[in-house]
Amino acid sequence: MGKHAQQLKKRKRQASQQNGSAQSAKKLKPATDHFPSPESRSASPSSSLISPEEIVTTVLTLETLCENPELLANRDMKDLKRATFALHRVIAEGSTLGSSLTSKISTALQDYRFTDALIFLFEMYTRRLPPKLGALQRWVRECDATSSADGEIRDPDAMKCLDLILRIANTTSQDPRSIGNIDGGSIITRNPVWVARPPIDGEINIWERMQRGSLFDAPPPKPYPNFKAVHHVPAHLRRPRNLYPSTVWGSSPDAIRLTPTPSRPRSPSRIDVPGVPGAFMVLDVFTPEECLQIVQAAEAIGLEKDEAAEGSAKMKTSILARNFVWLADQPFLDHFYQSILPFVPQAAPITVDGNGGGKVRGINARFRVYQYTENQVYRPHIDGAWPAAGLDKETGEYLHDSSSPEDPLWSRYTLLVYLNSDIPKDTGCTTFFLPSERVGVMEATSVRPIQGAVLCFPHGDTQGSLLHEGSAVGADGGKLVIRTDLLYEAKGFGQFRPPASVGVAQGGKAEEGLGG
Ligand SMILES: O=C(O)CCC(=O)C(=O)O
Ligand SMILES: [Fe+2]
Repeated sequence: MGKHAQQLKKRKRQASQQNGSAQSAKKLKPATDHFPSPESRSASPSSSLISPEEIVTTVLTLETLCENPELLANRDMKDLKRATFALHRVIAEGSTLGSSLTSKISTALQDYRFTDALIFLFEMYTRRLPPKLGALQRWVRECDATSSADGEIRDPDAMKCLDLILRIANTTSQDPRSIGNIDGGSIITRNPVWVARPPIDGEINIWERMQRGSLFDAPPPKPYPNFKAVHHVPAHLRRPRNLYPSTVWGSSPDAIRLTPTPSRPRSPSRIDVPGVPGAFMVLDVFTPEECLQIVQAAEAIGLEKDEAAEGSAKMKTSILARNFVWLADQPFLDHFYQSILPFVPQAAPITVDGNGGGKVRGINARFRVYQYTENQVYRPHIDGAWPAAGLDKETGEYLHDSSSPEDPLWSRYTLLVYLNSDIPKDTGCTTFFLPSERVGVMEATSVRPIQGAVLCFPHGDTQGSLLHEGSAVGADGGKLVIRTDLLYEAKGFGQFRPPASVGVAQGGKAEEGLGG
């Protein structure tokens, strides 16, 4: 018998003697059984929930794991790791400290009391209390820290809050001893706009064609071929409420003709965004002709407006981009997925609480095509995770989550497909915000859209998911982009289901039809 097994026996014996109950010693449950028997619960003098034997077993199990950490790699340890993480959090929070701080921060931000919010945020930061994704997304929204096309910062205090929120989200990688003063001075340092490659021959100036009225060679047929409405939500039924309805348009194979190989001169290649951990671009996924066809379909069928009807989402709303929600057909999805598959993470990252690790499985068919015009912004936000949308195989009904309960899929990465790059210089970028070396100062890295390229970055989890904005588009400009998600197996790792609060991530963009 091993050292720990002997110790375990001895301590159990002691515990049951202390307890004065020979009876309960016989009823000891194995360490793997999470639920104590009612008898052993009531037998405990110290707690009505946990018996001394259970405490002993738990302590020994944890000690054994500390001495043999390689055992933690075993899949069987998943629940235990998750429970241990939760316990660690509760201990660190000192019972309800974390949750009360969370609500204080939320209220202060809602009331625009940024100085108060900074004090609470600072406390959360120094105590290394990690917030939940939903809280993080709400706070970022409340900060409303949009900068304008010329880079001017609207509210410096909101920016300082945002900086601390980012640091809190990264608590595991931060050393609280390095905290300096939150003083004045510059709040954002901007890196030069990152351009994966200069413009190449053959790009199609889609925005220019739209402005000139020459997007189509001939008037588009009505109804537009190979697309049909598969889901419609009237404005008053949208949550959060919206002033406009939302329709999902399903495509049939060949709706977007894939350009034959000879006119696809380059094969896709990956390039990492410097200074933005986890973000990378895959170039040449779609040809300019394919991008054009997508915009033609969206424009012919009609991009819908999007405006929140109520609540703080309305008060702080950006001018929201018009959008076309497209449920892509399988051949198109397959082509997209095969093009990026060699470059994307093959497994979802495993987080400290044991979530993740599932295999990459596909692309969310629910594409959100956005059109931004002059000065339109998608305010700084953190994207939530989404399930795999699709049609019910038997009834044809649109399903927000179409994967089977036995094989659930959830997203872990955002995919942004840039459909045009004729955007006024250095505007309309996707801009990432990261904590810099100095507290109170964020580092902004803007990525210039490149036609046919796909930007990919982690989302949906507080560790590693990136704060970003769709930056303002310059004078007379326009940007067209598709947002969708990369899906991973979620079985056995908990579903990456965002908390209910995530549904208000961005004006109206985060609900049934749109992003966030
Ligand atoms: O348009 C962009 O550059 C960003 C869009 C975005 O962040 C989103 O759709 O979630
Ligand atoms: Fe986003």
